[in-house]
Formats: sequence, C-alpha cells, structure tokens
Amino acid sequence: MTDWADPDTLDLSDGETFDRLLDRADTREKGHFFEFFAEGDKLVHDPGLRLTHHGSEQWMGQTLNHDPAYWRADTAQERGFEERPVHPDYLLACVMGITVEDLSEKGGYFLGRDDVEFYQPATAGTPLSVTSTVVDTRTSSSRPKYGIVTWETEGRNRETGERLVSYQRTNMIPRREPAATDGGAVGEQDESDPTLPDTLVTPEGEHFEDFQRALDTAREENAAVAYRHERGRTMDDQLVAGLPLATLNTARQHHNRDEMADSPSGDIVAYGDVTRSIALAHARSDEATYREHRFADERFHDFVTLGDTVYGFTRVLDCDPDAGPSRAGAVTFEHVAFNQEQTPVYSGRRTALIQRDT
Ligand SMILES: C/C(=C\C(=O)O)C(=O)SCCNC(=O)CCNC(=O)[C@H](O)C(C)(C)COP(=O)(O)OP(=O)(O)OC[C@H]1O[C@@H](n2cnc3c(N)ncnc32)[C@H](O)[C@@H]1OP(=O)(O)O
Repeated sequence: MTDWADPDTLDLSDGETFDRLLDRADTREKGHFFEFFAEGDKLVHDPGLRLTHHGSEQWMGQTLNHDPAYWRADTAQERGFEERPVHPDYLLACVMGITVEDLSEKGGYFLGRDDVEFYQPATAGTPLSVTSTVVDTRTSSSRPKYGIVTWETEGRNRETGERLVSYQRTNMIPRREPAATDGGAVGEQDESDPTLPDTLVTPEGEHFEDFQRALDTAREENAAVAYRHERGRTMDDQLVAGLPLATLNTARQHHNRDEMADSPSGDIVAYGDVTRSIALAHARSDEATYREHRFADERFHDFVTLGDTVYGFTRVLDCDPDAGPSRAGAVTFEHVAFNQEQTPVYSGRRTALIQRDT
C-alpha cells in the first residue's frame, strides 16, 4: 500500500497534481453560517487583544482623529481623565474586531449598530474580554443567500471586570442553504421628492454655545443646522486591510480580494468602523469635543472600496445644557459619511459632550 505520509509519494510542486488534490480536499471552515445562530445563544470571544497606545495612535493618525486629549498626557489631565485614554473609536473597533471570528467571518456585511454606550475611558495595557448574545435572527426576503443576525455585545476590562462599552450590531450573514423566499426587490427606493428646509445654518464656532445658538436661529427660520466638513480621506490599503487586521478583525471583506471578487461588493470593502471613524474625525475637527457619550441608529448604506474618498456631513439635532459637567453641554448630531459621488455610505446619531466657550 502507498504510504501517503511519505513526502516523496506526492510532488505538491507539480501544478497539475496539486490542482487535482486541492479540488478533492475538504476546507476546514472558519466562522459560522446563518443557521448556526439561535436567539439567546451566548458567545465568549477568545482572541487576546490588549489595548495599546501604539494601536490607538495608528488608528487616530490614519483616520484623522487629532483630539489632543488622546495624544498627550497634559491635555488628558486638563480634560479630567485620570490617565491618557485610548481613543473611543479604537476601543469600539477592537471590541468589535475580536468578535468577527465568531460572528461574521463567514462573510456578509455589517449593516448597522445601535445603543452604543461608553461606560468609562479605557487605558493602554487593558486586556479585553468580550461576549455577545444573539438577540434576533431572521431570513432576508430580498437576498435569499443571506440571513440577518443581531447581537448584543459587551466589552470589559479582562482584569477588573469593569464594563467599557456595549452595543447592538446587525449583519447580513451567508446561509449554508439559500432560503426559499420571494427574492423580492433589492434596495427599493422611495421615488417621492423629499421636502428640504429653506436654509441650512452653520454654527459660527466649535463650542456648545455655538451649536445652541445655531439651533435657536434655525427654529426661527424653518431651517436645519447642517453643514459639510472640508477634509476627505481616500481609502488605501492601510485603511481597508491594515486597520481592521490590527484589531484582529478577520472579516474576509477587508483583506481577501480573491474571495470578494464573487460577492455583492465585487472587491474588498472598508471596515465600517474605519469609515465611520473618518467621518467622525472630520466632524470632530470642527468642534471642541469634551467626551464621547453614545451612538445610536448607525447604518452602513453602501460599500466603500479601495480608492473611494470619505467625506463628512453633520446635522445638529439637539442641545442639552444640563447633561454634562459645568464645562460642557451635550449635543446630539446626525453624522453622514459620503463618497466622492456624494452617495451616503454611513449615517448615525451621536451624543457628545462639547466644551463651553467660557
Ligand atoms: C464585515 C464587516 C464587519 C463585520 O465583520 O461585522 C464590515 O465592516 S463590512 C463593511 C461595512 N458595511 C458595508 O459596506 C455594507 C454597506 N451596505 C450595503 O452596501 C447595502 O446595504 C447591502 C448591499 C449590504 C444591502 O443592500 P440592499 O439589499 O439594497 O439593502 P436593503 O434592502 O436596505 O437591506 C437588505 C436587507 O437588510 C435589512 N437591513 C438593512 N439594514 C439593516 C439594519 N441596520 N438593521 C436590520 N436590518 C437591516 C433590510 O431590512 C433588508 O431586509 P430584507 O431583505 O428582509 O428586505
């Protein structure tokens, strides 16, 4: 009998032999199909990520997040942090990154996120412990090859058990077997023309009072407080593949062009958290941020691929002077990331504490 464990019995450098062998080999799978998930299931994510200043600075630099409180100890202290924290966008991306292997590595896209809540600043050196619970699974009526899964995820400090951040996230997840659905309309549009405000008001400055004054003016004039940010960032390999891999995000969507060639996007796409962080950085560059607080109703509308440029647009929804410490008030924004064709790719509501003028 042939000893197939003998290295000399098969020449794997011979293209034809290798090709025939590969066709017969099973693939040891990574990730889970839609059918794996059932409401109420709990998953403990294992990858051993530890937050670092290097990772945070790399994230911030590449996404244009330049708030000095996350770069310098003296400003961090002035802003009331005990120790210079890592950036909350980096924290969020890391917490989500290490869930990908268990939740979404099989493919499918990040559709949206809700109820993002930060409990305390996270510092460099913190090892993460992340768990998720399946809160909903449903078939997609328009895309029979996919199901839609929502998870509740919580990131904690592995050493102290302290909760750092939690959120609900929804992805399209490929089905092992396509569903028998009507395969109905994909991305149907509402054709009716929306009504727009008469004018758009831009705040005069970057402090809480500027946003509040702009909102007061808008109320009198049938106007909205809404403006765009000048900066743009073209998506290169570092952003599309490099940053997600640095957060241990193993989604093939970001780094496997071969697999993605035959997918709805036809190519690798940017990690949603990178796209959003860039648009938020554009917005933060036009405000005196004191603290990030919470995010809601985040949605990823369209693909961002290599070479696309991400811009930011902001609408101010509400100002609450009583919600913060004396030096800041809470502002609720709606932020939109859009590409060079002015197509929205991300939108989300954000409440942040903004420093007062005085
Ligand atoms: C992988 C990863 C991270 C990770 O590993 O995790 C990432 O970072 S990846 C990059 C970021 N991401 C994207 O690049 C996606 C951008 N996006 C799109 O390109 C389009 O969205 C689409 C092509 C995916 C779909 O396009 P589309 O088919 O035209 O879209 P829709 O018809 O709107 O949605 C289809 C069905 O999803 C339901 N649906 C939509 N949104 C939500 C939501 N928020 N909550 C609950 N259900 C939702 C909808 O209700 C419909 O359900 P039905 O099929 O049952 O009608």
